[in-house]
Amino acid sequence: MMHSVFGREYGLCSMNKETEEVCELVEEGYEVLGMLNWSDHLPWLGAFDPQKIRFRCSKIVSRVNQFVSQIIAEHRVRTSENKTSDFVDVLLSLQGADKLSDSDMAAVLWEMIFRGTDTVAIMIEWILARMVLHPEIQLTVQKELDQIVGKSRRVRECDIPAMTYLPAVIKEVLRLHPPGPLLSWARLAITDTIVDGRPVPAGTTALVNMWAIMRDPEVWTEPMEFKPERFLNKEADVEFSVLGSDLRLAPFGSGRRSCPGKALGLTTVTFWVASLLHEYEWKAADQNPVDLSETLKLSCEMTKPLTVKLRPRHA
Ligand code: HEM
Repeated sequence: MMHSVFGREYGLCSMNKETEEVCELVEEGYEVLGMLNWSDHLPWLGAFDPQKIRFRCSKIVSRVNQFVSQIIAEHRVRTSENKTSDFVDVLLSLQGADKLSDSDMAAVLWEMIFRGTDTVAIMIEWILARMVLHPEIQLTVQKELDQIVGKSRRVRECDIPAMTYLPAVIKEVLRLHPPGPLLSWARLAITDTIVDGRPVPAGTTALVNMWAIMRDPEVWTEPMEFKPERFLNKEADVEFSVLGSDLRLAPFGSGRRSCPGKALGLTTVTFWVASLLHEYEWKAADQNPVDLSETLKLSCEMTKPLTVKLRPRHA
């Protein structure tokens, strides 16, 4: 994701000053945004900032602006040499009414990093956990990959459109383990309105519990069963789009504020999972069976991180 957005790779094995800074910014950001802010519930506390959340946020904002501005400045020089390879280049190439100020550009870029990295990583972890728990499903995915990709080369992005079973597996994981189970956490009614026959006055904060909808027995048959087959039939595929047109399965939200990174997120997850399953057989680690317990932080994570045993599939 860092490569798509900034054109940079940050290897945790080769720490340098820039990698350390990005790690600190992301860690601090996740911690602060993931905290229960008392002032959200008792607005009169806001002025006192008792948990120092506003104070910490303002410190991160100036560090983020400095960090991202440096990257934009470096790209500006490259762009004048006509190289367009990442999202910074795309934003810099906008002209006329679409042109963004530097501070708007920094905000967009950081939002992409912030919203697009942990969701993708967590999603991949949930999919692999399910593959370890359901070896017969893992094998079916691998058979599909071998048919499309063969055994002598690696998966390429252009292989993805030919796959049918892996997308069904990914949909089923998004249904049972959505990284954003409450979508954007809170929505504010800006006018008096009626939802499902119930009056909702202006100023009401509402949460959409997509997690519950996607496990609702009135909507899904055997909702707790992991059954990718439910998405396999051609008609069902059209019916159950995950992109927001079907409110039974909207893990990226729906409407104007739905996830703008859904296509990039889905493609990235599909490509990496396809590559990892094509290259390796995934099995439970002897001492650490897969545990599907969830912990809701900024995203919904596995409480016990996945530990596995890998066996290369090709010599
Ligand atoms: C599997 C990966 C991902 C999942 C499951 C996911 C899920 C979500 C969800 C549920 C929302 C809230 C939507 C709503 O409230 O209706 C959201 C918002 C957002 N996502 Fe994603 N996302 C993913 C990947 C990405 C990527 C790759 C990017 C960017 C590179 C991204 C950028 C954003 C942004 C900027 C928002 C806020 C939109 C707004 O407030 O208007 N996401 N995402």
